Amino acid sequence: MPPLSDDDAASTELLPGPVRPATATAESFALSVMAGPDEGRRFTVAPGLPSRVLAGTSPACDIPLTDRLVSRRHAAFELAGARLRVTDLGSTNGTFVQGIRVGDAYLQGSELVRIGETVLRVEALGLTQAAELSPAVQFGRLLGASEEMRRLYPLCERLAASSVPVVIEGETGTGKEVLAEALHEQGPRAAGPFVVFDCTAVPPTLVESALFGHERGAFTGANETRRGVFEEAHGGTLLLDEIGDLDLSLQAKLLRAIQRSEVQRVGSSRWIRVDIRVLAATRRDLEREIQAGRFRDDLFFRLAVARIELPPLRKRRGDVTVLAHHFFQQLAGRGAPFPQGFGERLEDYDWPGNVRELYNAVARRVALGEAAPIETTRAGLASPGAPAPASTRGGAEPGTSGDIVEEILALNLPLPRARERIVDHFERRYVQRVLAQHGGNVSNAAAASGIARRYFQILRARRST
Ligand SMILES: Nc1ncnc2c1ncn2[C@@H]1O[C@H](COP(=O)(O)OP(=O)(O)OP(=O)(O)O)[C@@H](O)[C@H]1O
Repeated sequence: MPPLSDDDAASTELLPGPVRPATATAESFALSVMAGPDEGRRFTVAPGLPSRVLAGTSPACDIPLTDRLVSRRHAAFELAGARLRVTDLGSTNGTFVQGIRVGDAYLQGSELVRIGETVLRVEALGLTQAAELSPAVQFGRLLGASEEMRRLYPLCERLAASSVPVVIEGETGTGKEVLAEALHEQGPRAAGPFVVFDCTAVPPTLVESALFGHERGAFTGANETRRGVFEEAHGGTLLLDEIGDLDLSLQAKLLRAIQRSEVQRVGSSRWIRVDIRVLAATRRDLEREIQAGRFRDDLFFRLAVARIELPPLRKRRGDVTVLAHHFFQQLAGRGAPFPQGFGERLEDYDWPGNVRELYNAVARRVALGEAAPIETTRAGLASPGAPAPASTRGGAEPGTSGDIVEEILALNLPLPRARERIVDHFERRYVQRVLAQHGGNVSNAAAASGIARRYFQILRARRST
């Protein structure tokens, strides 16, 4: 999509409904160590950031433990409505709730959680004042009037003013890049360059030279000296997108470059000084990547001085309508009447592809008018004015229908639309199968499919709709 202009993003008059007052309350919990080497210590999980509180033996954990049977990053605790969610982070010795080993579990208070020899008693503390809630409905070009987003804005403002590295986490299409750009533009480096490097976009063998540059003749094909993205971002901000996909061997070099604020071009022994702010974005859970040995924890500490987790669109109450209005005005022209009932239909969908998918849905509506299909709940695909087929987007699931081709033919769609549905259906089946064959490993599945991981992820996101 075209980038949003400040002018567009600032169109708050388009936002339907009043903005709620800047206060909110939420449940908080205490975790008291009842047994183990840290007995007697007590920690609180209260509303606010970070959204996840980690327990483990790494000094970087919010609940640092000295129990040798506890993994470096053992378990995460996060507030989930009125409950506390505990998630095992792939620990060696497991996480137990009331004696039962769990992958993740929702707690209400009064439970005992055991990790290693450490026993934590969970206690609900009742409602407390939640994190500061901004009255703003956007941060730079990042739009959102939901409580979930407005809770982030004060932190974003503080981080924009500083130069600390930030890790931005969130599902695909949640706006990680938009946020990174906003942090740059609202900060003291705004006059400098904003450079985005996507760690999945170049073959692993070329990543080092893309990051740090190379000298002429450094390798076959290096016909001229080139600067890397570190040098290009000098005086500004470098966003390392999909950092979780960076090869382990390069992570050490990246860490060194960030620590020293110097880079060495491939084929050169000279160090070049760079003055950059580093931001990193990831769709992956870096804690799990560290636990699995795929991501260096020293690099993580260096990058995650601050962390912002962008919530998925399905958790941002009211934002679908807000964003849909914004995109509609942007695409159809200011003053174009927003179609009746369109917002409600859009709200009734999970948006696995998040804001990017919503934008596409609005763009289809603007281009095709009433004839545009829109996403609905998982129960089925509704096309305004047309009967819905018996299954999800792209056609029926195997086993729930007869011949998919016959079913789509029966809809009497124009050829391009019918073809699109068949292809959608096929791609979903294909992705399911290849993922299963590779034990859910997306990188391997993408490689086996002969397509870029990024594209595979897009197909995968569609698969779950
Ligand atoms: N809050 C938002 N306000 C306005 N536009 C948004 C917002 N979030 C996302 N977008 C738009 O949605 C699209 C996807 O955003 P972006 O590329 O920042 O997502 P991402 O999280 O970095 O995705 P990926 O992980 O796939 O790279 C962009 O076109 C962006 O302009």
